[in-house]
Amino acid sequence: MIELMHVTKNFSEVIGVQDLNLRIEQGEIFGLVGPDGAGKTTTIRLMLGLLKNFTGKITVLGTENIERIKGRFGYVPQKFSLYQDLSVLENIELIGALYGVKNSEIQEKTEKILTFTGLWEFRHRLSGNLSGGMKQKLALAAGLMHKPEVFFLDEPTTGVDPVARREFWQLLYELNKTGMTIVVATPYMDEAELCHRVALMKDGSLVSCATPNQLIENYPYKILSLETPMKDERVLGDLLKLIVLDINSFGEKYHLIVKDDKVVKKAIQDTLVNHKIAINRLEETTPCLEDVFVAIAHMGGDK
Ligand SMILES: Nc1ncnc2c1ncn2[C@@H]1O[C@H](COP(=O)(O)OP(=O)(O)OP(=O)(O)O)[C@@H](O)[C@H]1O
Repeated sequence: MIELMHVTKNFSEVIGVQDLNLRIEQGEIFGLVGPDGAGKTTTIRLMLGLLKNFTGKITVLGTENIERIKGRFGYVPQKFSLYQDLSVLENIELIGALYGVKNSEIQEKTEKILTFTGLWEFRHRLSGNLSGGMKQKLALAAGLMHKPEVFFLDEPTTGVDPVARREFWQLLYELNKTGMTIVVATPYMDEAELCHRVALMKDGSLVSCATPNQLIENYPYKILSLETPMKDERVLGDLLKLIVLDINSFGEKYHLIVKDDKVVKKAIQDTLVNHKIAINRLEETTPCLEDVFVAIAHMGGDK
């Protein structure tokens, strides 16, 4: 459905993406995951045919002539790009007209899509007055007016609260059930876990591409989950000097990344006891995608 072969795109001296090889299958929810500057937006814009002067080959829906098939895409860009001084309804009707939806169909389609996205009751509100989550739903609604086969979404939930994010993903799942292929860029690991497959990107390169479960299974280290009220950075430093490869902290919870959990566990216990630090919990736990990503980002990964 979408294939990138050895694609490199530079912006003057800056690398956008480098020697990127990707294959996205029809019907997938495919995640482009990585920190700011990883190359996610560049990848999406290349697939949309919006960037020229790249090397390599890009095929979308069976053609390299992406210009010709643009009408089969939906796109939610990173920045809200609809008219803030038009109402929800006016924006959607305008988009419908721009996409050439027949006048006789616009009304029915608008109602259906705004109902689907939960925006019907807000249809008379100015778009500029919507909450962040509603704005993103409106951008999604706009992208649906011409029934796309592939929907590209660039960090669609950035800055949106957790409940609205969950609702937004529910909509993506509903759309995917109808057979729509979804390509979504996200910096959030919890969203990456919702994708069928993810491409982990860093500095313009693909670091790993697999299902979330495969990425977790291939994780080469052990994780010890430590729960402690300690706040002392020096203790963390001592742990790191010991045998711990890295520490991811989640409030009072720490994920200690180690090579061998049994030997290390004892050494960690001893260190904390020496520092008179309480241990509420210290046991092996399965890594989450965030651990995988941090390992890849900090330790060179499994290139
Ligand atoms: N039009 C441009 N001109 C110059 N440099 C660019 C341009 N677009 C992207 N870049 C650079 O290319 C690299 C990849 O950027 P890109 O926007 O694709 O990353 P990203 O993963 O989407 O990050 P973000 O979440 O910050 O958008 C960055 O170093 C960025 O500064």
